Amino acid sequence: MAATLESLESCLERHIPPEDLAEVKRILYGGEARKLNLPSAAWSAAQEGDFELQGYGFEAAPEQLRRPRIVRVGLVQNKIPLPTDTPVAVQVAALHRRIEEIVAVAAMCGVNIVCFQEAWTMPFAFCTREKLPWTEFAESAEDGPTTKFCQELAKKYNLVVVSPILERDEVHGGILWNTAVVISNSGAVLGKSRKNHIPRVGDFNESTYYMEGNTGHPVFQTQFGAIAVNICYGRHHPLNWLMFSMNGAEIIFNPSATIGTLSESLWPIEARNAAIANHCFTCPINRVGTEYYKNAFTSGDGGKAHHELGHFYGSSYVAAPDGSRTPGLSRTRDGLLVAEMDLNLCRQVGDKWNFKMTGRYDMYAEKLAEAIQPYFMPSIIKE
Ligand SMILES: NC(=O)NCCC(=O)O
Repeated sequence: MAATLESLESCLERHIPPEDLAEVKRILYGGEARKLNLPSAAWSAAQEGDFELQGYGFEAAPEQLRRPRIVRVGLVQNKIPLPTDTPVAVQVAALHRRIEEIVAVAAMCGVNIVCFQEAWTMPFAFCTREKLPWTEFAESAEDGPTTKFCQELAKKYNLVVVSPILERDEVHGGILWNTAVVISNSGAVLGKSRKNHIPRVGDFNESTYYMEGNTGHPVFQTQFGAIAVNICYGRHHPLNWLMFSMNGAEIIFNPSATIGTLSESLWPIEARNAAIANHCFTCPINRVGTEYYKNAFTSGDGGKAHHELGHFYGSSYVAAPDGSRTPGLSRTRDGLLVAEMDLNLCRQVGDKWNFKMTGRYDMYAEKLAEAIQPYFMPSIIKE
């Protein structure tokens, strides 16, 4: 919960005796991740820009018939650079500048696909339940200023951009959605994926603003692999991950906004488990810092009104289908995590563990179809 612990990994490095550390990492993380050799210009730019840079690689076995399919992803986590009562356009512009700076470093590191945190162009103001000014951050997914900004980045650096924003859908009465826009490295908008599961927990009052998404589980075939986006709270729903995987996702990004008191002990488990269960790579990303609001709001729990939601603990990481994972980024600092992966690992692990083959989906499809009926009777055997 406290914002003072830099990261779990730095704590382990400090306190586990060196002779035990490798074994501890094998048990906790599936081994010591290979460190990437990133260009020195990238390290100095990150230092100058005051953000953390980490790079790790995952291995796959060589195959006879398929060439390795190496791809580098970049996960970006950041604080909001300006106070929440700064004019909307100024806040958005400052976030664009910050991301531009970090993406430039991602490009130096050879990143092919970059993903930002949930609702990255704004404070995570849904805790307030106020409409203005927060709804003013919403933009068109197809041709809003943020999508145009990301198209420029995509073309300039030849990378795919996953841009999670608050979407205003003008075609359907100007309603709002929580949406990830996927922009191809050609600069074209490939499509969008809307958040399927909306939290109703603690101060995450998001259903005040938008409904459950209606885009299903789209997978985007990019030049660098088949990718999908499972937005934040969808992380807690194994079937949501499963459906992206059913549609062929090899990498599932999970742009998030979540706080220590609520979810920090779940964070290392859920996306990693999804990578294992679905034979794919998963990339959970969380924002950083504590965001203050001028008007106090309550949590509906009898407690005092307050001005902040809690500490967003960062800790973005990448998990592989074999269950191994990278260390997390910092709990307190902006950061860029670069992960190199050979997508051949997805099928190799699938062939080893056979979860798709042994999944018995027909049985579950039939039973779930029964269980959602209003007069369903649970099958309980009693004495
Ligand atoms: N943004 C969001 O869905 N947060 C909900 C909290 C959580 O899933 O940990």
